[in-house]
Amino acid sequence: MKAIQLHYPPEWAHCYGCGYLNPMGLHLQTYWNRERKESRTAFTPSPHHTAIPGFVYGGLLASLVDCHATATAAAAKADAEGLDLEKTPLRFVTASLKVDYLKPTPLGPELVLVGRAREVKGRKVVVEAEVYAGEALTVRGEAVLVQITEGFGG
Ligand SMILES: CCCCCCCC(=O)SCCNC(=O)CCNC(=O)[C@H](O)C(C)(C)COP(=O)(O)OP(=O)(O)OC[C@H]1O[C@@H](n2cnc3c(N)ncnc32)[C@H](O)[C@@H]1OP(=O)(O)O
Repeated sequence: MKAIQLHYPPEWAHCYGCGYLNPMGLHLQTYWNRERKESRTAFTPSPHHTAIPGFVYGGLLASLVDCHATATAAAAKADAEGLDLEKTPLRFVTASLKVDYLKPTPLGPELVLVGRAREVKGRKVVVEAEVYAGEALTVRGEAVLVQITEGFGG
Protein backbone atom coordinates (compact mmCIF):
# COMPACT_ATOMS: atom_id res chain seq x y z
CA MET A 1 0.00 0.00 0.00
CA LYS A 2 1.26 3.50 -0.88
CA ALA A 3 1.44 6.19 1.79
CA ILE A 4 -1.04 9.03 1.31
CA GLN A 5 1.76 11.61 1.24
CA LEU A 6 3.42 9.85 -1.70
CA HIS A 7 0.38 10.78 -3.82
CA TYR A 8 1.15 14.49 -3.39
CA PRO A 9 2.45 16.06 -6.59
CA PRO A 10 5.99 17.48 -6.30
CA GLU A 11 4.87 21.08 -5.82
CA TRP A 12 3.05 20.02 -2.64
CA ALA A 13 5.77 17.70 -1.36
CA HIS A 14 8.10 20.11 0.46
CA CYS A 15 6.32 20.13 3.84
CA TYR A 16 8.72 19.82 6.80
CA GLY A 17 6.53 17.20 8.43
CA CYS A 18 5.58 15.01 5.51
CA GLY A 19 7.06 16.18 2.21
CA TYR A 20 9.10 13.56 0.42
CA LEU A 21 11.13 16.35 -1.23
CA ASN A 22 12.25 17.98 2.04
CA PRO A 23 15.71 16.58 2.83
CA MET A 24 15.57 17.89 6.43
CA GLY A 25 11.95 16.88 7.01
CA LEU A 26 10.29 14.21 9.14
CA HIS A 27 8.94 12.27 6.12
CA LEU A 28 5.81 11.14 7.92
CA GLN A 29 3.95 8.46 5.98
CA THR A 30 0.27 7.87 6.68
CA TYR A 31 -1.79 4.84 5.62
CA TRP A 32 -5.57 4.64 5.32
CA ASN A 33 -7.60 1.60 6.30
CA ARG A 34 -10.80 1.71 4.24
CA GLU A 35 -12.62 -0.92 6.31
CA ARG A 36 -11.89 0.75 9.63
CA LYS A 37 -12.12 4.33 8.23
CA GLU A 38 -8.94 5.00 10.13
CA SER A 39 -5.44 6.26 9.38
CA ARG A 40 -2.16 5.17 10.93
CA THR A 41 1.43 6.26 10.95
CA ALA A 42 4.49 5.49 13.03
CA PHE A 43 7.42 7.69 13.93
CA THR A 44 10.41 7.19 16.19
CA PRO A 45 11.68 10.49 17.60
CA SER A 46 15.44 11.06 17.68
CA PRO A 47 17.41 11.94 20.83
CA HIS A 48 17.46 15.62 19.81
CA HIS A 49 13.63 15.71 19.91
CA THR A 50 13.92 16.10 23.67
CA ALA A 51 11.74 18.28 25.88
CA ILE A 52 12.78 17.19 29.35
CA PRO A 53 15.41 14.40 29.27
CA GLY A 54 13.58 11.18 28.54
CA PHE A 55 10.49 12.82 27.06
CA VAL A 56 9.45 13.99 23.59
CA TYR A 57 9.24 17.69 22.70
CA GLY A 58 5.61 18.78 22.46
CA GLY A 59 6.16 20.82 19.30
CA LEU A 60 7.28 17.70 17.49
CA LEU A 61 4.17 15.87 18.69
CA ALA A 62 2.03 18.72 17.36
CA SER A 63 3.83 18.44 14.00
CA LEU A 64 3.12 14.72 13.86
CA VAL A 65 -0.57 15.28 14.62
CA ASP A 66 -0.68 18.12 12.06
CA CYS A 67 0.76 16.16 9.13
CA HIS A 68 -1.04 12.96 10.02
CA ALA A 69 -4.29 14.96 10.08
CA THR A 70 -3.73 16.59 6.68
CA ALA A 71 -3.12 13.20 5.09
CA THR A 72 -6.09 11.69 6.92
CA ALA A 73 -8.28 14.49 5.57
CA ALA A 74 -7.21 13.68 1.99
CA ALA A 75 -7.89 9.98 2.46
CA ALA A 76 -11.22 10.48 4.22
CA LYS A 77 -12.47 12.86 1.57
CA ALA A 78 -11.31 10.55 -1.25
CA ASP A 79 -13.01 7.64 0.52
CA ALA A 80 -16.25 9.60 1.03
CA GLU A 81 -16.39 10.65 -2.62
CA GLY A 82 -15.06 7.43 -4.18
CA LEU A 83 -11.96 9.16 -5.57
CA ASP A 84 -8.62 7.51 -6.33
CA LEU A 85 -5.80 9.64 -4.87
CA GLU A 86 -3.48 8.28 -7.53
CA LYS A 87 -5.56 9.98 -10.22
CA THR A 88 -6.98 12.85 -8.16
CA PRO A 89 -4.49 14.03 -5.55
CA LEU A 90 -6.15 16.03 -2.80
CA ARG A 91 -4.18 18.42 -0.64
CA PHE A 92 -5.32 19.95 2.61
CA VAL A 93 -3.76 22.61 4.82
CA THR A 94 -4.31 23.13 8.49
CA ALA A 95 -6.76 25.86 9.43
CA SER A 96 -6.86 24.96 13.12
CA LEU A 97 -4.87 22.60 15.33
CA LYS A 98 -5.57 21.71 18.96
CA VAL A 99 -3.30 19.40 20.90
CA ASP A 100 -3.93 17.99 24.39
CA TYR A 101 -0.89 16.50 26.11
CA LEU A 102 -2.45 13.88 28.35
CA LYS A 103 0.77 12.56 29.83
CA PRO A 104 4.50 12.87 29.08
CA THR A 105 5.49 10.97 25.93
CA PRO A 106 8.57 8.79 26.51
CA LEU A 107 11.52 9.39 24.17
CA GLY A 108 12.83 6.16 22.69
CA PRO A 109 9.95 3.94 21.61
CA GLU A 110 8.21 4.17 18.28
CA LEU A 111 5.07 6.33 18.44
CA VAL A 112 1.90 5.28 16.64
CA LEU A 113 -0.69 7.81 15.49
CA VAL A 114 -4.29 6.89 14.70
CA GLY A 115 -6.62 9.31 12.93
CA ARG A 116 -10.32 9.46 12.10
CA ALA A 117 -12.42 12.02 10.24
CA ARG A 118 -15.22 13.33 12.43
CA GLU A 119 -16.67 15.50 9.68
CA VAL A 120 -16.24 15.66 5.90
CA LYS A 121 -18.12 18.65 4.51
CA GLY A 122 -17.29 20.51 1.31
CA ARG A 123 -13.65 21.61 1.43
CA LYS A 124 -13.47 21.09 5.20
CA VAL A 125 -12.54 17.93 7.10
CA VAL A 126 -12.33 17.71 10.89
CA VAL A 127 -9.87 15.06 12.08
CA GLU A 128 -9.26 13.57 15.50
CA ALA A 129 -5.86 11.99 16.12
CA GLU A 130 -4.29 10.05 18.96
CA VAL A 131 -0.63 9.40 19.73
CA TYR A 132 0.33 6.15 21.46
CA ALA A 133 3.64 5.16 23.05
CA GLY A 134 3.12 1.43 23.39
CA GLU A 135 -0.27 1.00 25.06
CA ALA A 136 -0.23 4.50 26.53
CA LEU A 137 -2.35 7.21 24.93
CA THR A 138 -0.22 10.32 25.53
CA VAL A 139 -1.59 12.95 23.13
CA ARG A 140 -4.98 13.71 21.64
CA GLY A 141 -5.31 16.20 18.78
CA GLU A 142 -8.03 17.76 16.71
CA ALA A 143 -7.53 19.62 13.46
CA VAL A 144 -9.66 21.46 10.93
CA LEU A 145 -8.24 20.91 7.46
CA VAL A 146 -9.25 22.86 4.37
CA GLN A 147 -8.74 21.59 0.85
CA ILE A 148 -6.59 23.79 -1.35
CA THR A 149 -6.06 23.92 -5.08
CA GLU A 150 -3.17 24.92 -7.32
CA GLY A 151 -1.88 28.42 -6.65
CA PHE A 152 -2.49 28.24 -2.89
CA GLY A 153 -1.09 31.29 -1.12
CA GLY A 154 -0.70 33.26 -4.35
C1 LIG B 1 0.94 23.57 0.28
C2 LIG B 1 0.86 22.34 1.12
C3 LIG B 1 1.31 22.50 2.57
C4 LIG B 1 0.84 21.35 3.47
C5 LIG B 1 1.31 21.47 4.89
C6 LIG B 1 0.60 20.52 5.87
C7 LIG B 1 0.30 21.07 7.23
C8 LIG B 1 0.60 22.50 7.44
O1 LIG B 1 1.47 22.85 8.20
S1 LIG B 1 -0.29 23.67 6.57
C9 LIG B 1 0.49 25.24 7.02
C10 LIG B 1 -0.29 25.97 8.05
N1 LIG B 1 -1.56 26.39 7.54
C11 LIG B 1 -1.71 27.49 6.73
O2 LIG B 1 -0.75 28.19 6.39
C12 LIG B 1 -3.10 27.83 6.30
C13 LIG B 1 -3.33 29.35 6.33
N2 LIG B 1 -4.75 29.64 6.18
C14 LIG B 1 -5.33 29.74 4.96
O3 LIG B 1 -4.69 29.71 3.91
C15 LIG B 1 -6.83 29.89 4.93
O4 LIG B 1 -7.28 30.44 6.15
C16 LIG B 1 -7.53 28.50 4.71
C17 LIG B 1 -7.14 27.95 3.33
C18 LIG B 1 -7.15 27.49 5.80
C19 LIG B 1 -9.05 28.68 4.79
O5 LIG B 1 -9.41 29.78 4.03
P1 LIG B 1 -10.54 29.69 2.91
O6 LIG B 1 -10.04 28.91 1.76
O7 LIG B 1 -10.99 31.09 2.62
O8 LIG B 1 -11.65 28.83 3.59
P2 LIG B 1 -13.04 29.28 4.21
O9 LIG B 1 -14.03 29.29 3.07
O10 LIG B 1 -12.89 30.51 5.05
O11 LIG B 1 -13.35 28.07 5.19
C20 LIG B 1 -13.67 26.78 4.73
C21 LIG B 1 -14.25 26.04 5.92
O12 LIG B 1 -13.20 25.89 6.92
C22 LIG B 1 -13.61 26.48 8.16
N3 LIG B 1 -12.45 27.16 8.77
C23 LIG B 1 -11.57 27.99 8.17
N4 LIG B 1 -10.64 28.39 9.05
C24 LIG B 1 -10.96 27.81 10.24
C25 LIG B 1 -10.39 27.85 11.54
N5 LIG B 1 -9.27 28.57 11.82
N6 LIG B 1 -10.97 27.12 12.52
C26 LIG B 1 -12.09 26.37 12.28
N7 LIG B 1 -12.68 26.29 11.05
C27 LIG B 1 -12.12 27.01 10.06
C28 LIG B 1 -14.68 27.51 7.77
O13 LIG B 1 -15.55 27.77 8.86
C29 LIG B 1 -15.38 26.78 6.63
O14 LIG B 1 -16.23 25.79 7.18
P3 LIG B 1 -17.76 25.61 6.66
O15 LIG B 1 -17.63 25.14 5.23
O16 LIG B 1 -18.34 24.59 7.58
O17 LIG B 1 -18.38 26.95 6.74
